[in-house]
Amino acid sequence: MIEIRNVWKEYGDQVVLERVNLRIEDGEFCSMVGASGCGKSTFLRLLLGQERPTRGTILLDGAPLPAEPDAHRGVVFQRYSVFPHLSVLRNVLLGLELPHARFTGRLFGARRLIARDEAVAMLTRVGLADALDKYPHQLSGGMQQRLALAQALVMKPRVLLLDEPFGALDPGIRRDMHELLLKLWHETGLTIFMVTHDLKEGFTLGSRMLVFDKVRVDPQAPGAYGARITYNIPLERNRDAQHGPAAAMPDALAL
Ligand SMILES: Nc1ncnc2c1ncn2[C@@H]1O[C@H](COP(=O)(O)OP(=O)(O)OP(=O)(O)O)[C@@H](O)[C@H]1O
Repeated sequence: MIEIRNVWKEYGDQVVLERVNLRIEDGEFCSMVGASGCGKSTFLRLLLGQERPTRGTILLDGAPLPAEPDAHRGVVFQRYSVFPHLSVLRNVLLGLELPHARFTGRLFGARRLIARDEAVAMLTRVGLADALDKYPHQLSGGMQQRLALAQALVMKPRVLLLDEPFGALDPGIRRDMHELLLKLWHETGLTIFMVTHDLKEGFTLGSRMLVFDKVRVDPQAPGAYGARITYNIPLERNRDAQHGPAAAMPDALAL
């Protein structure tokens, strides 16, 4: 379980997030939406451990979040998550090898074979079994994002953080990626946090929708107030409802 208690994040005199409180059970899929620049990516970086809250606490299973990113939390960004100079297979193997072979970055013998099997199995799950020796520039955008997902998931993270992972993809490819992500989510029971600018994508995919918004705005001092989670909407019950929770959203929600 992830618990966020009264978290604030400030950069200099700019308040980006204020009074964020949240409790998320294992296995939830949280879609996060909000106006551009309101702090969604910052929130993901806090969950990743890449940034520390200015105030407040983030607890993972009751214990403070480790101060640095670790294998418990995988991350996929909109672009550039993969290493361009490594083959598809090496991109996925790297994460498995590095913790055991810090200096060479490579495993040998039986351990390497086991790691290779794991990497190939994961690449097969995301539909890249035929592209093991290709390099990222030889892949389509959708394939690159499949690779980025495989790279994150092979580490068996408990939490997957996705920052607009499908934002750069064509609609048809996006739909394929949605199906793949839902399949992987159901298979693994992962907890997922996904930032999206696409409200429909958020409602279709998530089990919960989190809306970030600034409640207070001072035109004289744009950085004085930060965003909060203004809506926290469970979606399971509502997903198939004809008008769904989207109908309840404020018109002013500019995404
Ligand atoms: N390292 C940093 N140093 C200073 N300011 C930062 C830093 N990171 C983010 N910010 C500021 O924090 C605010 C929130 O940025 P963030 O990228 O989290 O927003 P976002 O909601 O993800 O935006 P978008 O939807 O456009 O991706 C922005 O005003 C940004 O300039």
